Amino acid sequence: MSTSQAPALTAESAPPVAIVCIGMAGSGKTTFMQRLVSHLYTHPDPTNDTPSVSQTPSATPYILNLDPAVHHVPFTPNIDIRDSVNYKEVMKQFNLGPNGGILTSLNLFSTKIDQVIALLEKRTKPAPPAPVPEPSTVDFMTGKGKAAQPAAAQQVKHILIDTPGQIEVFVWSASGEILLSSLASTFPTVIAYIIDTPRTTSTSTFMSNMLYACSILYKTKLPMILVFNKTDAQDASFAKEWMTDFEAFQDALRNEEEGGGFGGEGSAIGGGSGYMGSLLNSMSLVLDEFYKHLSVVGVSAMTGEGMGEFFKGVEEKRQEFERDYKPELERRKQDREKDKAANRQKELDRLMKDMKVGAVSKSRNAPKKPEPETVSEAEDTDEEDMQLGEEASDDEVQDVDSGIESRYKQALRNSRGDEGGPSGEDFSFARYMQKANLG
Ligand SMILES: Nc1nc2c(ncn2[C@@H]2O[C@H](COP(=O)(O)OP(=O)(O)OP(=O)(O)O)[C@@H](O)[C@H]2O)c(=O)[nH]1
Repeated sequence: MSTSQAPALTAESAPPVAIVCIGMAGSGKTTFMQRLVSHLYTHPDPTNDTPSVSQTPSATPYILNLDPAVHHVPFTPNIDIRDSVNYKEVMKQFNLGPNGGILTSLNLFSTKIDQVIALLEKRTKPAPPAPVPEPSTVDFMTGKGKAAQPAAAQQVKHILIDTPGQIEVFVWSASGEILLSSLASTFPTVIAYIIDTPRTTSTSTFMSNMLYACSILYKTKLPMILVFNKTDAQDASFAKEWMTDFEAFQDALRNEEEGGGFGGEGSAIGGGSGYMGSLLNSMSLVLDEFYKHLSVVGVSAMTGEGMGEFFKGVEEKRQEFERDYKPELERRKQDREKDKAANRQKELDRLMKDMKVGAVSKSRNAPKKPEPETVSEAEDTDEEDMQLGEEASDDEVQDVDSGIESRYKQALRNSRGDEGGPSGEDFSFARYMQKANLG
């Protein structure tokens, strides 16, 4: 093997990057996903817009669909939430509306996240070196035996994830957090926030979208690319300019104010209000810092324009993830472990205190001591109490033990739901898990 191939091998062994597509309903997530898939199949170097002549992809993407309510996906997902959870059945069984149905389906799916991650790890492992062609040992009479080894599978370099259009259901739910954090603790993960450019041309809709993106960035704590989609219908240069030049945004604001066009397409909300203008002005100043953390690209999922630039952004964010986010994730993980240990210690301390209380309560029958009048008297009294605890007789210790035992029994009853246990919702969830054989 020539030395010039060595760096390529290092790149081959790099873990795949997970691209999570998030965006409002109708922003073009599914069309964008479809474009990502076709771009990766036709471009050995996805950062280059020139398609391959040989039509041989350098790597095939691994696709996850996390939208349980989607009717039709124009690509074939490798893992589809709809295969594990029947959204309509969930709605019926739990008597839920569409958003509740999506949320519960995501909850059910997130209980299986460990299996999903294990499968992803298995499927995205670097491809083994090309095998030495083996002769076929199949018995052609019986059809049994070992067939000749096929060529090594293409290595997966991208994991593409489609999410429901109900952003808040995904981003702000516990299951969304579980799914994203499990993914990010295994693979470099990048959020692609898809924006409907033709619907973002007014300063107020633009600002609403930016605030939404900002909240997602701070909630997920993952690197983000702003994808201004549908550039075939509306060029995205105005948005890029507003994000880099504060005065350009102010000019647009002034123009809208003078023309009475606040509130976006056909909206009468806030038209010409001075309060709106000054709010948007201040917001754009506040968001200046947020803009610095983003990559911004204009694409057309319909025509494929801008996809090379998008993948350059992905590479940039992947490196940022490794450099800035991964250490932070590791730190948070360690903190959680520390918290767990500290909580265990707290529990132990509480248990010890409980034992002491039990012993002291036993000694309540002893003659009552006079109330301490000075601090030193109080300290002396505490010491005496502690000694009393230490010197508890066998009978007293037995009493303490039975106190703890009864507390354990009480806690066990609670956890079984005999008394003040989980809510009816928890029960129906557990019942559903049993019925659907998911538990
Ligand atoms: N002109 C144009 N239309 C687009 C583009 N991308 C998507 N669309 C259209 O936008 C509409 C919504 O696209 P979808 O891909 O279904 O959007 P989505 O975000 O997945 O929608 P939900 O599944 O409801 O969340 C469809 O009519 C698409 O044809 C684009 O790049 N250019």
